Amino acid sequence: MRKSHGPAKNSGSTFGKSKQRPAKSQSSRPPQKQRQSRAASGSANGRRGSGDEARIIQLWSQWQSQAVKPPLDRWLRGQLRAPRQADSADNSRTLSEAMFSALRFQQLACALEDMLNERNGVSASHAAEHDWQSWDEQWQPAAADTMHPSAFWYWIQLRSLQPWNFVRMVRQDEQRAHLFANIEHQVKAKPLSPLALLWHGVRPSFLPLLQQRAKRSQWSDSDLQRFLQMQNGFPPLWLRINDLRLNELAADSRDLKALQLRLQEEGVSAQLRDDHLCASGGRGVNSSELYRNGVIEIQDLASQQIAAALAARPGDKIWDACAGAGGKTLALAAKMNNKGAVVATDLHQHKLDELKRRASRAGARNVRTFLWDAAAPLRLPQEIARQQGFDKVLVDAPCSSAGTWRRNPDARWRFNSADSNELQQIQRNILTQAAPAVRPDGILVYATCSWQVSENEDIVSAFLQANPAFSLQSQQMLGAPEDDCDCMFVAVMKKAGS
Ligand SMILES: C[S@@+](CC[C@H](N)C(=O)[O-])C[C@H]1O[C@@H](n2cnc3c(N)ncnc32)[C@H](O)[C@@H]1O
Repeated sequence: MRKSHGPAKNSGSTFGKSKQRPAKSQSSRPPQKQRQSRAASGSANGRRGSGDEARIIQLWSQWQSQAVKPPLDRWLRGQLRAPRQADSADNSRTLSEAMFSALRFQQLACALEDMLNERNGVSASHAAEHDWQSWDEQWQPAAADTMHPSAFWYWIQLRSLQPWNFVRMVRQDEQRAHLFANIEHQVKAKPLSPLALLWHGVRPSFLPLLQQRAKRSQWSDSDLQRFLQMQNGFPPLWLRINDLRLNELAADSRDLKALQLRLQEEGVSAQLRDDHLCASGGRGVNSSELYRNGVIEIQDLASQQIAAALAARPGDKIWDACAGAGGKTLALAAKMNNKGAVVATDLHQHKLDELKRRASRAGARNVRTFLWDAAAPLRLPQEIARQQGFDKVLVDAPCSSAGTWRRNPDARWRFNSADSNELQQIQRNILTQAAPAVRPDGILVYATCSWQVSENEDIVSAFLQANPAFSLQSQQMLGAPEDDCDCMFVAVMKKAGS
């Protein structure tokens, strides 16, 4: 079990009073009265954005006090739209960016503060050589709360390179700025060290797992560096064009350029990249007419590639065993032109309910949903039993979601090795229970949104050993670091003929 780094004697709470602080930086923290009036004046000192320090400190502390943390974006939507909060759109955007940055770099902020105070056995001069993996084993997110908010937000702002005005109370801190530059220099000298992981907001203890992935996928050092750098920000929001609804548009409005322009007219920052539509920030996609009419779906590029691995055709009988809210189900149905059947199952009814809503919006009429909990093989519907099973089965297994931690940075701090073992057991079980439903000569596809070898290649190879009727056709990582999207895994296996 992880232990918190407790408040140190020379803790962040003495921020601004440290004997080591040069006299000049004392003045960087204006007196309370002055700070309040600056915060109240919004865009004082000419900076863009108008989030104020009290609001961000309040938001962060509310977030930290959540016992069970929902995805940050969903939580923020609720907080920033609360009727009593007077956050302007501009403010909300700044606050939201700051919260995401804080989640990404909270561990780095703790490490920097430890180095500043030479506590927990770390010092800045030997930062690159320090055993950050052991330090990480002892760290937990609550450690960020032992630091003075001014110090915390100073580090977050420095690392994020953002001109947020709410940290103006600490915008001059020579001692911290000097330490920061020193560490950045050490990271540049050793870009694949545990310190570099910390720098990119990735737990140093993940280094051996990432190295294992790099070796397995033949990622070069620069691929791995790119992967780490990608963790510092969001991927674009990728959009999929739904063929089932596209024909409802006038013929001259169907090509990608026309769709992009139409989205832009509705205020969506739509771009065309490598023959795919995406939106940066995702603002407005959900309320655009094209989305509401089911012409476009939000689906990450790597997830679209997983669905494509099934090569769905009209007339196919497909089982999407872990369908969730139907991201891949709908992509499969779109390729089938409402001919054939997609059976979508999941452990949770509420997800299937959402899937049904989405299927109706998308015009997918060949999707049927059932609850299934993988305790036993699925009872095949009659028409499927008649042909000895499904043509294609997709197991999009529950996983650590490590490949999506870029868009959901909180998850990287919650994941631990006990979870990992439990997940692998679930993955093995679901795959084993799904396999009998594949017809002879049929296809079984296993997918996760994780880059961890233990959740991917290891699961597939154990399955193949125990199920000699299946042979591996292909397995690969999709997306990051090659593409600017999530990082996912897909394996295609074929069942022998009878
Ligand atoms: C990676 S998510 C699926 C995402 C979905 N395929 C999509 O594209 O949006 C994994 C899903 O597996 C479901 N699941 C977890 N344990 C399960 C079990 N024992 N039996 C069936 N489904 C399960 C979860 O509820 C979750 O929706």
